[in-house]
Amino acid sequence: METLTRLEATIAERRKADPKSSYVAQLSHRGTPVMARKLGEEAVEACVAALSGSREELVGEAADVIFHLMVLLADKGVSLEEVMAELDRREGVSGLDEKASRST
Ligand SMILES: N=c1c2ncn([C@@H]3O[C@H](COP(=O)(O)OP(=O)(O)OP(=O)(O)O)[C@@H](O)[C@H]3O)c2ncn1[C@@H]1O[C@H](COP(=O)(O)O)[C@@H](O)[C@H]1O
Repeated sequence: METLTRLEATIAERRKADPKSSYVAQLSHRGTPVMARKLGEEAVEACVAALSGSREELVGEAADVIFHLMVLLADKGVSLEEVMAELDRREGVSGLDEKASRST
């Protein structure tokens, strides 16, 4: 968690940096659709790594997914705290109950 909190702060800071020197600023400059597309691509790469890659490749792709998700969340003004609160809320609900309540 400490790592993600630190990454969230770094992303918030780097969004304002010069796109020439910062990948986060570059993504921010390119806009939400590009960030969303990058996240989708990284998610697919993680799936491919899980199905046919090495453990090391999966770890790398998982890190890419988390990083690009956090860049997108920052862009949309959604904090890590909000996402964690949602996960905490679900802890109190059985997975099957949660699924049933969503499909009604
Ligand atoms: N965790 C990451 C991280 N993971 C991946 N990447 C970058 O994500 C990019 C993904 O590579 P791709 O090959 O998919 O993308 P590409 O083809 O180069 O570019 P696209 O045109 O597809 O966007 C690479 O340029 C990686 O360097 C990251 N860039 C930055 N961070 C973190 O963000 C912090 C701030 O980075 P800067 O904004 O660059 O200072 C860093 O200190 C890190 O903690």
